[in-house]
Amino acid sequence: MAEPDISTGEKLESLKQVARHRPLFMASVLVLSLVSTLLEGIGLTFLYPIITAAQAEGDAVQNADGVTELFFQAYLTLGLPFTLEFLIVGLASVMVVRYSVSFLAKWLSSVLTVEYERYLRTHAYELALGATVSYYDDEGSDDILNAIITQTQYASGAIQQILSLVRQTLLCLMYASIALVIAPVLTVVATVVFGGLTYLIRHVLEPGYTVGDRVATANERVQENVQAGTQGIRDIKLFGMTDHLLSEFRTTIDRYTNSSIALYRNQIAIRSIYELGVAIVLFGLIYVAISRLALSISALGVFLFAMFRLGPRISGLNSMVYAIEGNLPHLVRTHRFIGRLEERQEPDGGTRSVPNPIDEVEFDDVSFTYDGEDGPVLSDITLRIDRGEFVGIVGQSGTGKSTVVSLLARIYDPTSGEIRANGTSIEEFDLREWRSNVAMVRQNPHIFNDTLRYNLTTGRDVSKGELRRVSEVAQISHFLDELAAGYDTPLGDDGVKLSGGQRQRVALARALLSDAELLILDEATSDLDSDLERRIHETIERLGDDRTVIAIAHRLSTVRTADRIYTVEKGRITESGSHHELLRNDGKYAYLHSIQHDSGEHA
Ligand SMILES: Nc1ncnc2c1ncn2[C@@H]1O[C@H](COP(=O)(O)OP(=O)(O)OP(=O)(O)O)[C@@H](O)[C@H]1O
Repeated sequence: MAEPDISTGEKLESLKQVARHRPLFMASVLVLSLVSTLLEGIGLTFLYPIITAAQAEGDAVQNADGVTELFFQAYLTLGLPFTLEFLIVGLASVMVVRYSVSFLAKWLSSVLTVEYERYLRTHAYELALGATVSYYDDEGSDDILNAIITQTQYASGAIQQILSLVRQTLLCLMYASIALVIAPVLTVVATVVFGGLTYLIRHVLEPGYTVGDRVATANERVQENVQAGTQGIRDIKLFGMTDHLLSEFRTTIDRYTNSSIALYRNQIAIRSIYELGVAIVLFGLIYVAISRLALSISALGVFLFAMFRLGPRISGLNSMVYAIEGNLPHLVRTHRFIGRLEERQEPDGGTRSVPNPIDEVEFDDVSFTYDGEDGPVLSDITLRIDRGEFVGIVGQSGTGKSTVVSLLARIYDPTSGEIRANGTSIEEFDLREWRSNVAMVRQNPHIFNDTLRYNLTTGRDVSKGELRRVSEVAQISHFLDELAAGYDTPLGDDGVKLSGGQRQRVALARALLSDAELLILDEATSDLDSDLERRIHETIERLGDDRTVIAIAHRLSTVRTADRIYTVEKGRITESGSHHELLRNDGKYAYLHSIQHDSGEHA
């Protein structure tokens, strides 16, 4: 999906969201960074007394300037001798604390980053699982996968870089402040030159944000292409789509590579231009400081030291900002993705408990239009199903049969009208509880990349006897012996090791294992031969009066024995009755029956 442009406000909002996630943690990182910066400053000013002491050859306090005097007082208070050796020990101690604190700050920053990545992934996945099916219809699962796996990684990269930027900025400010105290004019001149250089570079190079956005988009396309290639591999081979797919892949990965190279090149260019500028400015400043300013040796030493530490950091700062701009789109996109998911969460439903047993289900004047579609798919559907009945729904392809049962399972909710169970709208029931009462078997069920046992039980504890019973009903026992490890045989990616009919039988057994009162079979046995299908249906019908079965079928023999059959045409129910009544009626059902009969299909 094409992403709209990202505004500065949105970028700031994204950063605020990160800060708000773990405010105390974030504050600790900032405080530690500040402390380490102050300690670096104290370490730097140690140069004053050290140079003074070195020059004074043991008589450090003679000719002492203000800063050295301060150190002298501090040493006196602590009862330490004010000698060169003790000054160096003092400097070393400050540095030990400074780097320990800085280690802590960096460590916590990493923890914060990785933790935020985990939060983003878990939260997004949780929301994705709770999102409505219509969200998936709109978005496509490859975009969702990209957002949860790849985007979040870049997003956390941006956070890591921002925290590092904060640490570096604090250090730069500290060096600049010390330099400002020692040589205000020179520092102002240096700031103006560096500022000018930044302005120039910003206007010559394409903004990191734009390039980063291109990288993010290209990356999404690459992932989509790979997913299409791997998931649809059979059709891709059969329809000779490999070359086309590969050429598309090459184009997108070229775009990704070129944008990434541009991003890295610009980052390196910024660093190099800065390093050059900084080197020239530094030597100019040193020349002026030595030849024109009457600075003491110790002041000059500290000034030069500060400048040498400041120079590379300033150039690093700029390429860091550029890199952040490159990664920020991923953070914003991830937040947008989460926002969209939050808007499209399935309602929990009402608070009412589902009646036990469900004596009747009725559709009262139900119409339905898919999100973003113009016209209704279903219009004025009114039907009633009593407990224990076997009801068939037939009609030509695309007339809305699957949509009817999707509404019953609350995959979607009606646009108008009401579906009721025992007289209560099903929207008033707790959604999970309602769904646990509806077991649906689809024509192309999903088979998990796990064992047969897992695919049947979906991870629940089920007794051996129960497993054997449903396997008999769904005729799984017929092919169980052919599986190398019986119930513990892995079925492969989406059940690749099973035939179409075997997959359907696994899904059927899975549905039968649930205690659902309503069993919906949406072309659930279409891949089986008529004989096997008939035997399965006979067994299901014998299961007892407490299970209501709704079967959608193209092959009319599947619903021949149904208590009642509804014919759907262009989203409307046009007739209903038993097989014989509908044949006598000589309407659509009779017509469908006659063409299947003529073509030799069992009807
Ligand atoms: N998620 C969706 N978004 C938009 N339109 C959809 C969606 N699912 C189905 N449709 C449209 O709704 C109409 C009815 O589809 P439905 O699957 O209910 O028909 P069906 O009678 O079960 O068809 P078939 O017998 O081929 O399975 C079709 O025109 C289809 O294109």
